[in-house]
Amino acid sequence: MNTLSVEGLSVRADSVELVREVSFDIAPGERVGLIGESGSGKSLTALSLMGLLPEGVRALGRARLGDRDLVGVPESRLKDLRGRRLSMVFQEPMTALNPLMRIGAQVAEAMTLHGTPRARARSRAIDLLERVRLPEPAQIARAYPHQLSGGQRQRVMLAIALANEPELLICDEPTTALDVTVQKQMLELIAEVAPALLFITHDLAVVASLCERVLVMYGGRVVESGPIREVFTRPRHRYTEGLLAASKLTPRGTRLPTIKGSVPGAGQFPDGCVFSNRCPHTTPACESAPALTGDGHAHACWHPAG
Ligand SMILES: Nc1ncnc2c1ncn2[C@@H]1O[C@H](COP(=O)(O)OP(=O)(O)OP(=O)(O)O)[C@@H](O)[C@H]1O
Repeated sequence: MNTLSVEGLSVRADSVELVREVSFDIAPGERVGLIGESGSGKSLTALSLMGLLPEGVRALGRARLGDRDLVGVPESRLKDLRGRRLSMVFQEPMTALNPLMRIGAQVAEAMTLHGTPRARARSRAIDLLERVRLPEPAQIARAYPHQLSGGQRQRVMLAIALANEPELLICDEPTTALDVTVQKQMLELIAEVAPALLFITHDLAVVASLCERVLVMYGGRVVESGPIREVFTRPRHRYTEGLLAASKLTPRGTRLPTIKGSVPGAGQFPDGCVFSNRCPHTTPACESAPALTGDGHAHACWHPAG
């Protein structure tokens, strides 16, 4: 087992910096939450570790799992690491599963791709379905994705992610689409099986129950990090305070709102303005945003509240 070490990771699309100088470590066995409002760069951070960034978006900086580089290496090398040394579970299993292929064959394929002989992969697939607590695993193995419930499909994705016994599991809101009871069972399972975990969510309660440490992202940066108890009881960043306040008011799973306040490097917001990184740049206030942030970074901008 190896430590994931991320140092000065940035993600760019053309000249726009979407993730800026993110650094963190995850030791073997550690469970780390990554929270932040929509658009703050959580998914791009995860995808850059997996080498799965969309076309036209590239990662810079350093990320290593043990002695293996994850950023700036050829796709052929990443293909070998992905699904073997590190795996990812996404929010929507239906888009990740092949609708025309039986479940058992899909779990087995994750292993044959990395060199496991077919017969062994087939029998291990049943063991894995059992490990993620699917009832009647042999029957599930013969089913097609549409014959399973959302919660069952997400367990299949977890089985696929675990198939080659990775050192790190990355989960990007894997339970958001599930109902509360199913969500709870899935989280317990993830906590039990993850060798080391980076867990992306909007839900502070989930982070608090699952993780030992948390990273808070805002406007593409990690603005705060530390042990859960420390960050949640003594938040140092204004945005984290906002997240905590919002979590008491908003129902589970809802998107966290933008907050009034300041953004690192940009000083205080003008009165009556909020910060948003999904702003369409239609108001006069927004047009002056690059000047306000002082670095020509038009991705994040101000706009009048309301
Ligand atoms: N292919 C792309 N090209 C340009 N910009 C992109 C691309 N993909 C994402 N972005 C932008 O990068 C920013 C960060 O996106 P990311 O998906 O990492 O956010 P997130 O924190 O995961 O949000 P959510 O919680 O909604 O999934 C967003 O402003 C998004 O619009």
